[in-house]
Amino acid sequence: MSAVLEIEGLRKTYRSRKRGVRHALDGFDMRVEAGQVHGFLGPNGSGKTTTLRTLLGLIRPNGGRMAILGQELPQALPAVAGQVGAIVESPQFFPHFSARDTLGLLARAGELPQRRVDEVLEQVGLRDRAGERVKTYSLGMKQRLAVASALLKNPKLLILDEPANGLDPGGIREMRRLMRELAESGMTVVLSSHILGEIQLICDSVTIISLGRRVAFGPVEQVLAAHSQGSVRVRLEAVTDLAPAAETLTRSGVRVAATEPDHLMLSGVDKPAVVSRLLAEQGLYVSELTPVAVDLESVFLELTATAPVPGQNRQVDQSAKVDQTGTAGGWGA
Ligand SMILES: Nc1ncnc2c1ncn2[C@@H]1O[C@H](COP(=O)(O)OP(=O)(O)OP(=O)(O)O)[C@@H](O)[C@H]1O
Repeated sequence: MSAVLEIEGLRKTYRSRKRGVRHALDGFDMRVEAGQVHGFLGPNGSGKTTTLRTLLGLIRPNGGRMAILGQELPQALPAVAGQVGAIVESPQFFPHFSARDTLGLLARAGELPQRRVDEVLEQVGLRDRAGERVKTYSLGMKQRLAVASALLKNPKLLILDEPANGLDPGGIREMRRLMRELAESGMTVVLSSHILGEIQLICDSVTIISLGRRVAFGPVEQVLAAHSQGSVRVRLEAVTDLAPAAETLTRSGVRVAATEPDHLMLSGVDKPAVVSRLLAEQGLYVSELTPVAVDLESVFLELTATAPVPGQNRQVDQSAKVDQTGTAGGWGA
């Protein structure tokens, strides 16, 4: 498979007198193969927008390399720009224009055939409201218009930041169908989203970023399989024993991936019997110990160390540094 998008060792450092030096991207890698729907995931402040803005030539990186369709950026940006459609920050539209006028204007500016306007209106489901003014549109309808504007030039690579934002469940399902259709027609789609269940349903592959570094990548099933191994759910006879149990296990080197109200999720457990022994030694008795298949949300929370902890309000950018051993480099590819 050929890569449509390649990023290697990308670095971006912000410096300010007040906040000092901040490594928004700290040697970040990403690779997206042709014809894939690829999920780009990371917690708030992890570097997603910085990556996408750097790719589009809006931010100058401090190091690393990037290529789109085999052409090195930023030098080749003018040559590849016509083949990349992107919505990275919510675009502003003239409120008194209709969707059809807006897209017509964009098509003329981009020297694209006017027939594309009706084609993309149909694709994003705005056909019947295309003549109404944008200011009368809901958030979800504006989101559809944004996607339509990115589709106008029939790009080879489509980059969408939070495309499901503001969409109702039906709209999310339609967006999912549209992404699949686009990929089937040969387009490569990169989606950043916080709706992890959606990403798991739509995407062929994912990249997870945390603190400016890639912490996982590869086909969705492979990322899930790598993390399902050794994932165990533990219930205790008394719910009040969960917190001391989490503490005991962590002290003994067992990874507690999440503390839920009525159970613990552990990862990397080779011998479940060790868990019950460790707990019993402390007078904590297990009522259930079950191997489980994890979902993308659990993997995300574990790798980015952003799972909620009872009694704590986790602060943005202060997530624990992710253990790089065994995770850096990722799986699959
Ligand atoms: N212009 C800037 N000056 C200083 N720091 C910045 C600037 N832009 C971004 N940052 C910092 O870089 C880090 C990465 O930000 P970025 O916007 O790329 O995150 P993100 O993953 O897109 O987050 P979100 O999911 O909240 O949109 C954050 O710590 C942010 O505060």
